[in-house]
Amino acid sequence: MKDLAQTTRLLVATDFDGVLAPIVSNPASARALPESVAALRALGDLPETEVAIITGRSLEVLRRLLDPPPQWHLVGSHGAETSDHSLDLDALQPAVIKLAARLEHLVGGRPGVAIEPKPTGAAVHVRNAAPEVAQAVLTEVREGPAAEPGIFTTEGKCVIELAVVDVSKGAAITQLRADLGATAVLYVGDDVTDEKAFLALSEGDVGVKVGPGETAATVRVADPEAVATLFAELAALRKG
Ligand SMILES: O=P(O)(O)OC[C@H]1O[C@H](O[C@H]2O[C@H](CO)[C@@H](O)[C@H](O)[C@H]2O)[C@H](O)[C@@H](O)[C@@H]1O
Repeated sequence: MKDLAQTTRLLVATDFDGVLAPIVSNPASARALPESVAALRALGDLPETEVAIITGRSLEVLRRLLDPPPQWHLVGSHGAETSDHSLDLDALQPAVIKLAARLEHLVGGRPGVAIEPKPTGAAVHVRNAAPEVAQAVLTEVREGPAAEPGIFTTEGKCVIELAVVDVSKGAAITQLRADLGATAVLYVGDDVTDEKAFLALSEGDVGVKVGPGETAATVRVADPEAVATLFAELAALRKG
């Protein structure tokens, strides 16, 4: 962490759900820990230090849940939307509408299952479904629309997300590093979707995995509270 703190131009990039915001059963109720937001603000106020949030959430939802300062770089929908430059999402809408209707027809209305619309597709949440319903829904989605050409699937914590574009958090990290001229990157993530971001890191960067599970990250912390501590320590080291 000391080497990272001393790099010439630092990019601090982090996932939202499960990292800044503890996991909750209703996605609309997720909120970032104030301690993490304060530490990220302190980092972002330091010279030659950039902050980025890279999330599966749409940018509209992220802004509503987090209210980030305007100087932070935001990447939403697993990389399809960014606050700096975006894909032409309007052109995708006919395919997105068709996909969302297909998912609604296939699994909509099952007890405990929620479909979250996204600018590039839709996420099917099974966290609040009985285990047998969750398993059946995931299988039907995997073997149905997810298997079709032109559909790109991301699986995460009790969620399967289908999109009409192929994007990843790894590509987002690479793009941000180049755009911002970062000499080192910190990336913090908790889910399988974050593994592509960890794999995009190189020598001198640091990947931090939050919670259990296999990972390509080199550092592990237990939970979002430990993430807040890590950000605060990094801010203090860099300021010093
Ligand atoms: O990339 P992230 O910022 O980690 O976003 C990934 C997905 O997070 C949300 O779902 C997850 O968090 C919910 C709230 O804690 C939880 O209820 C759900 O089971 C998790 O899968 C969000 O709703 C998705 O759109 C994001 O893609």
